[in-house]
Formats: sequence, C-alpha cells, structure tokens
Amino acid sequence: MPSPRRNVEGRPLGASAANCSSSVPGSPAHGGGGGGRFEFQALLSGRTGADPACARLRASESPVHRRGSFPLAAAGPAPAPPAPPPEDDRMTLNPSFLAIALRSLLAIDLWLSKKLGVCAGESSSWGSARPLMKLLEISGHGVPWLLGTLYCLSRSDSWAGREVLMNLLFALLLDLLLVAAMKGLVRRRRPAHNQMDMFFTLSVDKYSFPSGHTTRAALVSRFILNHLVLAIPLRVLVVLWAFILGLSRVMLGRHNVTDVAFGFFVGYMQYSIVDYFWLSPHNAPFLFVLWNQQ
Ligand SMILES: CC(C)=CCC/C(C)=C/CC/C(C)=C/COP(=O)(O)O
Repeated sequence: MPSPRRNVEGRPLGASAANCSSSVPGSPAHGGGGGGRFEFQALLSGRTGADPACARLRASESPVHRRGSFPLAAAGPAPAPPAPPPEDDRMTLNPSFLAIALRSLLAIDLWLSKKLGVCAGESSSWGSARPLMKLLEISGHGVPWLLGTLYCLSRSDSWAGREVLMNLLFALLLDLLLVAAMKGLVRRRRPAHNQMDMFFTLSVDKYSFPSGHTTRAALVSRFILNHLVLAIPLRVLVVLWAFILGLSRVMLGRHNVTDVAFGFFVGYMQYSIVDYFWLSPHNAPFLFVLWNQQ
C-alpha cells in the first residue's frame, strides 16, 4: 500500500497543499462533479497562487524549498523561483465570482419581493389595502403628470413659472424615453405574482426593470424640492410620497425590489441631467417664443 505523501517536516500532505487544489470537495478529482461546486472551486483556486495560504503551503512542499531546508544536500545553484503573476492578473476578479454574487443578489431579490408583495391580489394578506396602493399608483403615473404640467403651462402667466414648467415637461418626457429604452434593453419580466391590471400602459410596460413610477417619483420629488419654496412639513411629505410610492410597487407585486432601488437611482440621476441642460429663454428662446404664441 503506497504511503501518504509527506512534506519535509514529515506531515501528511492530505491536510495541506493537496486540499488547496485537486482534492477540494466538488472538484472532478474528488468525485463531487457538481457543475456549481466545481465552479466554486474554480473561484477559490482558478488562478495559480490566488490564495496566499495555499501558495505558501505549495512553496513549503516544493523541491526548491526542500533544498533550502537542507543546504548541504543541495547539488547545485537553486533555480530561480517562478516570477509572480503580473499585477493586472492578480487584481482581476474571477468572473465566476461576479456570477455567483449576481445570482445570490437575484435570489434574495426574488425572495424578498415575493415576501413584500402583500397586496399583489385581493386574497393576499394585505389585499384590502390594494385600492389604496392603486391610488398611489395613479399619483405617480405618467399621464396625470404630463397632462397636469401641460395644463399649468397653459395657465401660467409668469416667465419664471413657465420656465420651471417647461423644464418639468422636458424632465417627464426624458424619463419616459429613458425608462422605455432601459425596459426594452433589459426585458426583465414582471414578477409572476403580479396582476397586469394597470391603467394606460405602453408596450414596454410589460417589462419591469426599472420601475417607471419610481424613476418619476425620484425625479419629480427632487425637481419640486429644488424649484418650489415649500415649508418643511411639505418637503418631508414629498420625500415620503416618493418613498411610499416605490414601496407600493413591490407591495402591489408590480416590481422586484431591485427594479425599485435602481428606479430611485435613475430618477435621481435624471434630475441631474435636467439641471445640467436647464432650458431657459436664453439657451432655448424658440421654445418660449413658440409657447407664447399659443
Ligand atoms: C405622451 C405619452 C407617450 C404618454 C404616455 C404616458 C404613459 C402611458 C406612461 C406609462 C406609465 C406607466 C404605466 C409606467 C409603468 O410604471 P412601472 O412602475 O410599472 O414601471
């Protein structure tokens, strides 16, 4: 019977370096064979020397190291140690690590969204709150916001008011365009527990990423906070409205948590775009002249 391989100190190798490579459970050598586990093992030891502890163990068992331990036994000059991997190589994340992280995030997202979807149907645990959630849904819908802005624009008799409203209209249209583009690109289906009973939707609204109501809520609330002079309680109310509207999208079962979280981010950034390209009678006189002639 072959004796177990030992290192120079006489310790069996099974518990050290061998564990760092082919004997990891789940690897083909171990007989685990599961694709996911093998992928995980590749994650741990995919790059030579990725784990410093394993690299140390391998070094302690290498002939070079043994020669170093018994200098008198060395027959000639020791070969140069292998060059370390280039800096870039060591810094690169193993792509399967990213895949595992994303899959875990997705699993948590689906689990949490299902748990929070308490108003997804009339028979759900909070089904009686569904009408209230749908009222919130209308408060963040694109149609009332667009029609409301157009109406106020038609009634406004000051240049300053018209300028703000013109930019709000630009912001709402930009939001519709960007959200439609992102939904069309990502094509993430709405959660399975959603009832598709939304009023007035566009064709891309069968997709859920990102939440259009949430981008609008974040955009509009940031817009209002920056351009309307409001008392503190009203400012708090505006922020609360945006937050509750986002939460209600998950509670209604319309969206997963990540759709809403990303929606807040997109809406927040959209306001920065609107602010950067702020329309005024100086940089877009044609718009204001056109509106004045109507
Ligand atoms: C001028 C024009 C094309 C107006 C369309 C307004 C409209 C139908 C917006 C869609 C609003 C909507 C249903 C968004 C979906 O929101 P999610 O939060 O469910 O993504």
